[in-house]
Amino acid sequence: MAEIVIENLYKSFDTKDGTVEALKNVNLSIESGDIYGIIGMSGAGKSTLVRCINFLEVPTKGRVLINGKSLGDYTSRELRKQREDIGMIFQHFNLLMQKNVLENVCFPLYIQGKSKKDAKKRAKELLDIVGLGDRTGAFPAQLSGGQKQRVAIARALASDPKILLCDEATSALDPQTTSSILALLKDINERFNITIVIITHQMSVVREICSHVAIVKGGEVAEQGTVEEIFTHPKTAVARELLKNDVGDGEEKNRKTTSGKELIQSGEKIRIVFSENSAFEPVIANLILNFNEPVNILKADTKNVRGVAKGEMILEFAPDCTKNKEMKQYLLDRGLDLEEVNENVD
Ligand SMILES: Nc1ncnc2c1ncn2[C@@H]1O[C@H](COP(=O)(O)OP(=O)(O)OP(=O)(O)O)[C@@H](O)[C@H]1O
Repeated sequence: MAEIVIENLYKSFDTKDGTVEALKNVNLSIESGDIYGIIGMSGAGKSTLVRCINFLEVPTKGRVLINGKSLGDYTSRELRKQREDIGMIFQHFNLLMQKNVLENVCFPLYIQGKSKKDAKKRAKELLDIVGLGDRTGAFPAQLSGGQKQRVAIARALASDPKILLCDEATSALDPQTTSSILALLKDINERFNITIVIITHQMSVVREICSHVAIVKGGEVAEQGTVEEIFTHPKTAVARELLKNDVGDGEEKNRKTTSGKELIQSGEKIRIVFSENSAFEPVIANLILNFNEPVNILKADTKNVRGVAKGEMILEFAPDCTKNKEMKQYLLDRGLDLEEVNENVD
């Protein structure tokens, strides 16, 4: 049984300009231990969806089940108890600015009824986990954005949650700090088996740590699946658009040259799709070395998804090449999908 199940979920808001349908018939299953990305453009409904997971927003219709129990069936007291299992972090950290780092993390522990001594001991442990054990006396204003988010993560872990919801938690951070926070989230996921749901508008965040992803558009789930599936075979225009906006970092991307284009004219063209286990071994370089035939890379859009090459590349064989068949077999043997390309490639 999935840990989080969202069933036929609708959420609408009544405003003075009419009703806004923020979510329409959303269905999702999130397994325990997943790092699940929910991605979409601004206004797609991501924040509303994540706030429905802990009933900060009560759905208009449909159900949210945590470990098989519907949150709608809980009394408000039971719901408060259930929420202790669900931590949350936000884009703007939401720290208490007048309190130091240690007191920020102690705060939820006091609410749980812990003594001052026990709360401080636990808060120190949590700050060690997020790498801020030496900054307990600092105030939020004295910390960088990444450090503030680490405090927020320590505070969210104070109730020993089983689920951590992250609403654009890295959107205010530079790319390097984003990577370090994502690495921390992955570490927490693995060490404590905490299921993580990440709301983001950046495909790079999904690519870096998520196992599964749902793409939300206009309040509906346009597409969902494993990150590998979506990167390899995006089915919808919105998925392709989000992937296009993700700046690839694959080594292959840098190998696209116009000089190569001039070198070979109008040979057979094939599209190769990196999926499954095509690691970042230099497949194309090895192909050329093996067959001693030039190959033109007309287009490359590969990305490193958790160490595995994903995406596609369009190759052109030399017009006088006689080894096309064997070369294609070589690529197939390395787990790549091949398709013929008949159209022009820009
Ligand atoms: N409390 C509210 N009252 C009225 N409309 C709302 C409310 N909360 C969200 N909405 C509307 O619901 C839709 C979805 O908003 P939501 O914040 O969930 O999107 P989002 O994908 O998280 O966007 P962003 O990335 O810009 O935060 C939007 O049209 C928004 O204006």
